[in-house]
Amino acid sequence: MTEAAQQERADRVAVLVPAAGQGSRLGGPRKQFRRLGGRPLLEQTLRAFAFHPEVDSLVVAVPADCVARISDSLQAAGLPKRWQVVAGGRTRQASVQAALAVLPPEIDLVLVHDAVRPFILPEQISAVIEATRRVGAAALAIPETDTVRRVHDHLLGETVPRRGLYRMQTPQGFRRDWLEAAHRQQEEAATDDVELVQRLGYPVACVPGSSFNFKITTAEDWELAQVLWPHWEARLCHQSKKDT
Ligand SMILES: Nc1ccn([C@@H]2O[C@H](COP(=O)(O)OP(=O)(O)OP(=O)(O)O)[C@@H](O)[C@H]2O)c(=O)n1
Ligand SMILES: C[C@](O)(CO)[C@H](O)COP(=O)(O)O
Repeated sequence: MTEAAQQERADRVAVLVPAAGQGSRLGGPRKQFRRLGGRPLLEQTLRAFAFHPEVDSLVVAVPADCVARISDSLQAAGLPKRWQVVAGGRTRQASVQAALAVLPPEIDLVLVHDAVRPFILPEQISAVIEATRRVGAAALAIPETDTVRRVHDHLLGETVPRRGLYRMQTPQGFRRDWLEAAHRQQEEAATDDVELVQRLGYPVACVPGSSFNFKITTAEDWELAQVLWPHWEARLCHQSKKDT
């Protein structure tokens, strides 16, 4: 984006990164602080957003006992945007809410992105921002490609028709006032922010995601991430050379 276009842009974008989970399905040390390609996973994910020209600031929610340490390490990392670190909550939803509570006043659009999805491309971030500006809310998703079936007592049960089924990813983008209103109504927990916003009746645009943008959840995901990272860095490097 040119400097002139940036100045013309009326709205300011912040990214909230929930990073306060325990990583219990993966086990071992908390996954968001393990090293991937020479840096902590959290930092790799933050860099994708911090170096994006349309992102103005970042808020990261980490476990309460890590706030000071992570603040120091992000300071040392020299991220080029304004950032804040806050204590997260017991659930992902509570962590997003904690980050939302300290959002700078000038912010109009908010992206929420899992700390454990490092394979995110700049053009996907741009696409979510663009659709959020247009519709008010938007999220990456990919169509389900496997046959989906319920399992009862270790036996395969009924097939769930997969036509029209999509797997939700992040970033998920929202007008700030929609996301704040959604987090004020707290009756039932939700596994993502889209669901909270949909409960208020707001539309959410579907933006094509990618299989690369998987959430590192299990030991297999971690192994896959280690294998993929060198290829990913080379791809980003090649792309940025082409763009300059
Ligand atoms: N109380 C929580 C729980 C999760 N997260 C964050 O939400 C994202 C997606 O969560 P998930 O992959 O489920 O991470 P964990 O909760 O750490 O994993 P697990 O459920 O296996 O413990 C992660 O970046 C995680 O750190 C968070 O900020 N606060
Ligand atoms: C937000 C999310 O990544 C969209 O797929 C997902 O719902 C997070 O789920 P988790 O159980 O907190 O990992």
